[in-house]
Amino acid sequence: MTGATKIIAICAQSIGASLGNGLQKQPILHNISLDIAAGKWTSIVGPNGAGKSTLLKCLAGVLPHSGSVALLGQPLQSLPHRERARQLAWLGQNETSADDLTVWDVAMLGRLPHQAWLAPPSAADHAAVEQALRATRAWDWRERALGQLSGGERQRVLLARALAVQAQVLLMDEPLANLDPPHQADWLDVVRALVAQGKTVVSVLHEITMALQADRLVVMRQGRVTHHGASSDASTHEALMDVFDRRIAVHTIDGQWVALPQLRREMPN
Ligand SMILES: Nc1ncnc2c1ncn2[C@@H]1O[C@H](COP(=O)(O)OP(=O)(O)OP(=O)(O)O)[C@@H](O)[C@H]1O
Repeated sequence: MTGATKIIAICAQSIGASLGNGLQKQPILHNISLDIAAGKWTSIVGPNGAGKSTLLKCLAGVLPHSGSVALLGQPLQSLPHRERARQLAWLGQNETSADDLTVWDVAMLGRLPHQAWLAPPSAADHAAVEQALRATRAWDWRERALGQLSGGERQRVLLARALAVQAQVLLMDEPLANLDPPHQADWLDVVRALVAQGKTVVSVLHEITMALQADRLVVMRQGRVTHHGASSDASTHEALMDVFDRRIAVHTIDGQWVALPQLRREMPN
């Protein structure tokens, strides 16, 4: 056999999911099979309503679906909850958290899967929380209540909670929501550091230029994956422009891939 064997962090097979109630129930994901490479950053992109968040929830095991998901070689359903929570950290979209908790306590929630029932946090828990709050530049607010923070500040604390888990795999849905450009760049540094440590990151991103910094892109439209490939591949760029109906174009600027919106030539009257 030639070449290195690709290690798979998440293996999804024939995923289907429906949302809504009763007669309103609609099929959202259609027969998606996907291997997420370990030790890489994969971004899921596509137009609004394509099913990106729904797919991420299925990969995290937080939404009922047909088909199967394996995490690091083990079927997700067969993993005890604590074990799963140690191996897979989740940062959801528009998360509601207890606003009265301090920033420190919110980040400490990420350590719950490591703690014995009613046991106080260990030195390792304290160290992990401090490291996470410093990495997201939220350390200075550690005694403030979450409810006193702005949207972007809050998002950084929720990222710290996900980092504090010290999981092998991190799934993040719109992690850049509310972050200003310097803090988006900080997030990029955090992700690159995680990948350098061999961790796997999967993110749903609307900022296509940021998504193009990932190792791999999963491109979706109408509940299906239309393409999965290296973010530097011309075929990936084609797939990307295609799902956005050629309303974006991918260029290189200073050796970096960027996606720019294509403005309509005719102005509406
Ligand atoms: N609770 C729900 N009940 C019914 N339909 C839903 C529900 N949640 C989402 N949907 C529908 O499922 C489809 C996929 O939604 P999803 O949030 O996964 O898309 P997305 O690609 O993440 O979108 P966006 O880019 O707008 O965040 C959409 O058409 C949405 O309207």
